[in-house]
Amino acid sequence: MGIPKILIVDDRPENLLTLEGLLEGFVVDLVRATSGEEALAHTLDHDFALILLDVQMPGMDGFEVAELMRGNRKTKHIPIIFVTASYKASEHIFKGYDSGAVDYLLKPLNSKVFRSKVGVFIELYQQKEALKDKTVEFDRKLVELEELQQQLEETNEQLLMLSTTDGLTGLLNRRRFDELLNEEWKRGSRTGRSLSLVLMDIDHFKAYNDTYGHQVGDDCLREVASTLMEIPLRVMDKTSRIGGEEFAVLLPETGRQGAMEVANRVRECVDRLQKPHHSSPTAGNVTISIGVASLVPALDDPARKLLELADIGLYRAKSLGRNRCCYHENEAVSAPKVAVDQT
Ligand SMILES: Nc1nc2c(ncn2[C@@H]2O[C@H](COP(=O)(O)OP(=O)(O)OP(=O)(O)O)[C@@H](O)[C@H]2O)c(=O)[nH]1
Repeated sequence: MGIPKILIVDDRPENLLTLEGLLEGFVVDLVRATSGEEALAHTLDHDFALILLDVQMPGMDGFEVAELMRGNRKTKHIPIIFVTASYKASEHIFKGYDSGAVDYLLKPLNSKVFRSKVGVFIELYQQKEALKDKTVEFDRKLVELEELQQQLEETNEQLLMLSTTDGLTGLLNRRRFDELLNEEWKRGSRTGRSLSLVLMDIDHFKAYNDTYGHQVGDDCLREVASTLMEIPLRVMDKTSRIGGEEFAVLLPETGRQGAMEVANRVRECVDRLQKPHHSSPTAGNVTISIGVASLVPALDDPARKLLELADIGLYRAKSLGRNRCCYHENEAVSAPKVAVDQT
C-alpha cells in the first residue's frame, strides 16, 4: 500500500503554507494547486486520499471543481473537504454539500479540528486500500484454487484411467474386467437378459516367446489387442486383457448366437493377420482359441460362473486342436454340452 496523497487547493500561496503546516506529522504526500484547473489536472495523474479545497477562487471556484470531479468516474469517490471563511459558512455549506463536499473546515482553521478530520479520512483511505489489496489477493487465491481443482480433477482422471487400463495394450485391465463382470451380472439379473463372455487365449504363446524373445512377444500381444480394438462392437461391449496372453469381451444383452458371431470374427481377424509363429505345432502363424458362454444372470449365482463356463469352452477349444471357438452350455439349463463352431 502506497503513502496516501492529499491535494491542497488554494489560490493564495500563504494559505497553502498554512495547510502544509497543519498537516505536518502526517505521513502523506502533498500535492499543491493554486487554481481549480490545476487541481483537476492533478486528479488525472494521482489517486488522492483527500482533497482540501478552497471555495473562493478566481476563475473556477471550489463548487465547480467539486461538481466536475463528481461527474468523473475516476474522481467521483475522492473525499473533498471544503475550506471556507467562517462568515460565509451558512451560505456555502448547503451549496457545498450539493456539489459533492463530504465535510467543511472553517477559516481560521482550528488545528485540533483540522487534524482530527484529516486523520479520519486518511484512516478511511488506508482501510479502503487494505481492503482493495485483500480483494486482489483473494481473487488471485481463487484463480489458484480453481487451477488446483482443475489439476486435481485431471490427476484423478489419469489415476482412474491408469487403475483401469492395461499398460501394455491399452485395453481394460483385469481389475476393471472383474468390476464390469459384477456390474453386468447384477444388471442382467434385474433385466433378465443374457450376458455373454468371449474368452480368448493366444495359442502356444510360450513357444512364441521362446522363439522370438519376450520383447517380440509383447509386440504380438499389442498387435492382437489392436486387432480386437478394431472389431466393431456396441458401446456397452467391453474388451479387456485379463491375463498374460488372455483376453475377454464382455457382451451384455447378448445371447449365444451373437456371442459366437463376435468370437468367430475375432478368431478370423487374428488368423488373417498371418503373423508368423514358426514354433507353433498347430499352425505356421499366430492363432487364438476361444471359449464362449452365455447366461441369464441370477443374483443367487456368483458372476464368476460365466467365466468358469467360458473357461471350459476355451479348454475344449485348446484340446480340440486350437484356433477355434467352443461354446459351453450351462449345465443347469441342459445336459453338459460343448459346441465347436469353427476350425
Ligand atoms: N511377452 C510376454 N509374454 C507373456 C506376458 N504375459 C505372459 N506371457 C507369457 O505367455 C506364456 C503363456 O504360456 P502358457 O500358459 O504355457 O500357454 P501357451 O504357451 O500359450 O500354450 P497354450 O495356451 O496351451 O496354447 C508364458 O510363457 C508367459 O511367460 C507378457 O506380458 N509378455
